[in-house]
Amino acid sequence: MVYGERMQTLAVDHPLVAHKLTTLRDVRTDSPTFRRLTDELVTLLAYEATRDVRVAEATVRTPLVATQGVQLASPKPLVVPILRAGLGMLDGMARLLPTAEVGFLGLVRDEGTLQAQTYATRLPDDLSGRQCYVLDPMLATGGTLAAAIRLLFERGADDVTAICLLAAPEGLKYLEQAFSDISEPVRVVTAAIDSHLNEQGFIMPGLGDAGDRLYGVV
Ligand SMILES: O=P(O)(O)OC[C@H]1O[C@H](OP(=O)(O)OP(=O)(O)O)[C@H](O)[C@@H]1O
Ligand SMILES: O=c1cc[nH]c(=O)[nH]1
Ligand SMILES: [Mg+2]
Repeated sequence: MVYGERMQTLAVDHPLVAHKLTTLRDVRTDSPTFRRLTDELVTLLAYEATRDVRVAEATVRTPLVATQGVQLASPKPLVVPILRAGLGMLDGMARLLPTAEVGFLGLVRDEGTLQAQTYATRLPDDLSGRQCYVLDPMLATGGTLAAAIRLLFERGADDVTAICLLAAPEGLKYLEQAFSDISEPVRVVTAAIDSHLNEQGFIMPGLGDAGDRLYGVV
């Protein structure tokens, strides 16, 4: 884990993650395979991203004896996929956190200005005390994720972790600056930190447009 002032970034270093990511990058990988690999990768990343998920002590009775264990604390975490591409990460996350609630955010980046526009918001009004996991495969300029995380903090979230497939150094820096004055932790867990953004704001070497590769060009 690399610790910034407020932001913590983890690039998961695991051969299975690297293997799946390599196939995901491959231009020859078709949509069904891209979706399956995204799903598998998210579950692996989510294992690391949920290391700090809050649990409460619980007593359980085995067939032999009562013993102490833990269960997810209340309120349950909120998972927030960012439409469109983040939707491809929801099932993989829900497999690990099946009791989490799910909110939705729709954002799209203007291809010219690279500014993110919010077109859909379906979240609980009050997120006080909630841990939130934001799902978005690509952290490029960081504008989309910053807008989403800001919205969660405005509603009272006190702990936000973003799970991405790829992050650009420019986007990580942007997020670090955007949340430098916030005392709540912001974490980014990603399969890799790539080299840079090109002039069109695409992550290099990247994997192209994640939404298009999951769902087709619209
Ligand atoms: O870090 P940024 O520079 O803001 O870019 C990242 C965003 O761009 C992509 O979404 P896109 O706008 O293509 O929408 P889509 O998911 O509907 O394809 C991607 O899924 C992120 O949400
Ligand atoms: O490389 C990129 C950058 C933004 N959005 C994508 O889908 N891919
Ligand atoms: Mg897209």
